[in-house]
This record gives sequence, C-alpha cells and structure tokens, in this order.
Amino acid sequence: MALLLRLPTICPPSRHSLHLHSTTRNTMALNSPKHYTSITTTANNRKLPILLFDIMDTIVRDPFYHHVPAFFGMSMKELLECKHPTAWLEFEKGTIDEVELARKFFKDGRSFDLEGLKNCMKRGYSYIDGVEELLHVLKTNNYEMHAFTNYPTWCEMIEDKLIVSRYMSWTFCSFKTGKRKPDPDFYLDALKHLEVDPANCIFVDDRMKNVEAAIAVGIVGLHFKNAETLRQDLSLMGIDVSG
Ligand SMILES: Nc1c(NC[C@H](O)[C@H](O)[C@H](O)COP(=O)(O)O)[nH]c(=O)[nH]c1=O
Ligand SMILES: [Mg+2]
Repeated sequence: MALLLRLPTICPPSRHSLHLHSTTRNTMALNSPKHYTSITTTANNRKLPILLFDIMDTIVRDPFYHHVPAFFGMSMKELLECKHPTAWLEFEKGTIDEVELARKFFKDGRSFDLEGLKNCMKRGYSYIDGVEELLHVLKTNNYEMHAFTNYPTWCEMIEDKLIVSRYMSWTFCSFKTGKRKPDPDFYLDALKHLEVDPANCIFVDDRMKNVEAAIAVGIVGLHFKNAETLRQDLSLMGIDVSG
C-alpha cells in the first residue's frame, strides 16, 4: 500500500483552521484515523469527500525529465546547469508569459525554438498508466474532483491533448493563483473557494512535501505512487472505486 498520511483523528485547531461549512451534515466519521465510515452529502447534495489531484506525475507524465533534455540534445544535468534558476517558476506562477520564458529560459540568454519545445511537451503528455481508468470510475461514482497543480498556462496544451476536464475541473492552477505548492496559502485559498472542511478533502500528489503541506492544514493527504496503490488507498478510506 502506498504511504497513507493522515492527521490525527480530529485535527488540532491552528491559525489555519477553517470552520465546517454550514450546509454540511453527517460529515465523515472522524473517529477513525484511516477509514471514512460513511460517504456523505451536504444539504445541497454535494458528495464528500472532494478529491484534489496534483497533475504532473500524478495524473499526467511530466515530459520535463526525458523529452525536454532530448529536445535540447543535452543530459538532464547539462540542462539544469544552463537553465535560468527561476524562469520556469515565474512562468508557473503566471508572472511571466511564454515569450518572456523563452527569452530567459537559458542563463546566457541564448534563443531556441519555442514552438518546437511546446510541440515536444505536447508529444510527451500522456496519462500515467491506469490513472484514466480510475478517474473514469470516480467520475461515474459522482465524486467532485479538482486539479491542484503547479503548472503554467501550458495546462491548456494538456487539456487539448488529454481532455482532463472530462474528469475534473482545472480549478487550482498556480498560473492563475500566483501561488505554488507547498505554500500553505495555496491550500487555504482552495478550501475557502470550495467552502469545505479540510477533513472532507483528499489531496493526492507524487511529491511528499506537497502532501505534508496539505496535511498541515488539515486536508487528508495521499502520496501517489501508482494507479493501483492509489485505488487501494482510496478504497481503504471508504471511497467507492467500484466500476
Ligand atoms: N523546470 C522545469 C520543469 N520542472 C518540472 C516542474 O517541477 C513540474 O512541471 C511542476 O512544477 C510540477 O509540479 P507539481 O508538484 O506536480 O504540481 N518543467 C518544465 O517543463 N520546464 C522546466 O523548465
Ligand atoms: Mg506532481
């Protein structure tokens, strides 16, 4: 089983605590650290828990680690040595656009074929094995799902190719919010937007530090390893993953 991270049964109040949304009734059992004994709905028939998904290397393969070095004819080590240290992060936060990214992608300001890089990224995007099938089941079983991703406007290229919106909304994207995981404010803003108690959200991410940040604000955190262990973890928590 993939590592399952959960706050103590009842999350201790912190300055970040949010109040239970007033329309919530019969909330999930809080007396078991590892299993929700009931799936609940709110007064407006909202099914709980809400599922929040990291995208890169949780739902979609990140082309950065193989396709991009190959595109530049470099090893990853060589690429990291000559890349600008913050340009990509700025692009992810939406503070620069892709033209500016291209201008400062390399520390020495050398130019490159931006359209070629974008096509390379597009070719590289694919669902991680077994994930789309799991999303399909969760969608069929009426779970509310949202993307929660550090990624630039190129989310649109992912959407164009994989139509992730069939399964979840592109609600929480760093390029729109200007915040990146593991910034606690990114998670707190999401809870405020969703008007939901953090214990009624499950967050799934391949990076442990992002999972830990979710847990720190009271969200249930699952560390993604692969689709099968995620299915098992969700099932153990009482989520209906039957097809
Ligand atoms: N530095 C560049 C990256 N890096 C990969 C990113 O870390 C990744 O795409 C993203 O931040 C994933 O975040 P999450 O934790 O999965 O939400 N990728 C590029 O394509 N180009 C870069 O220059
Ligand atoms: Mg990721």
